[in-house]
Amino acid sequence: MESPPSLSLSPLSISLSHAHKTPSLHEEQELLFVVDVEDPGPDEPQTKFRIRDLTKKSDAGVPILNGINVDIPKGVIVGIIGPSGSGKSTVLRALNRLWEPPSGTVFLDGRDICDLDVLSLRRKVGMLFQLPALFEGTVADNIRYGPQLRGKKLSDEEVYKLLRLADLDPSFSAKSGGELSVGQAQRVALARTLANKPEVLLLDEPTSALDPISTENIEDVLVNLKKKQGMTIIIVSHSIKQIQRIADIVCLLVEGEIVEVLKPDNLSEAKHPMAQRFLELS
Ligand SMILES: Nc1ncnc2c1ncn2[C@@H]1O[C@H](COP(=O)(O)OP(=O)(O)OP(=O)(O)O)[C@@H](O)[C@H]1O
Repeated sequence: MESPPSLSLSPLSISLSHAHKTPSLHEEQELLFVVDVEDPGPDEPQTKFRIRDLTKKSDAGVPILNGINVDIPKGVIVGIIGPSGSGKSTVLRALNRLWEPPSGTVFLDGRDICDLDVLSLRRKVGMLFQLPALFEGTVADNIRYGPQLRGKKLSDEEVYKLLRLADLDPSFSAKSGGELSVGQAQRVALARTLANKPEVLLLDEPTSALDPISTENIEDVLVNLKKKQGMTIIIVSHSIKQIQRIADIVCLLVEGEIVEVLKPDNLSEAKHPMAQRFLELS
């Protein structure tokens, strides 16, 4: 088996050192919450996800993923790009067990995700989709929902902090979902996901329905989550420009295979012919 693409890049050490050091009082005010990640220690690998031989076929036997092998480091933004139907969403959905791999393994912090309780996995690995689906009730009700399932009631102040983290004014907490624009609702969905203190965010085209200003707001929030919280973020996007703006690493998927792993400034170095063509036309 070929060794998987290595994704060790310098931004990793920068964001990790920020995420794991003890914050000063000033930084504590800046860090609206601290992600419950175990300090990896000097000898621990800094890999968040290790994906090995991940394959999937449709019910009719058509290959969807043809053996995905990749290591995703902690505390970076990874962009997944590729032609329509190449399997981007399918890879993303494997990482919090929205489907179970018939063959292949996904390790999170060294543990097979199939050995983890699925609800705690999904708390650690939050996901946002293209269109936000808010529950009935107020924005605050939405944000409180996840912690409430575990018997924790968030205070008003905690709700406000999460709203600020998602770049929304605290006054939004009393609004109902129907009063919000899609961009605002997407940020509420993000705050709701963050209420579970995830270590990883999976984002499936989270800004494709948003205007450029809302898109920029979400991108800023994501970059801050990486820098200030040390969060690992994996984003599928059809916008190469977006990926170049925010990602540290780009995985290029073609026909169910990762054919290139590149830094965002080096996409022109892609060698795979279909990857080159895709990038030329994008
Ligand atoms: N449950 C399923 N059953 C059958 N085929 C599926 C299933 N899920 C996905 N597929 C097929 O797998 C392929 C990959 O789908 P996927 O949504 O992962 O691609 P994608 O790269 O995210 O596409 P897009 O950019 O258009 O969103 C597509 O051909 C799709 O039709």
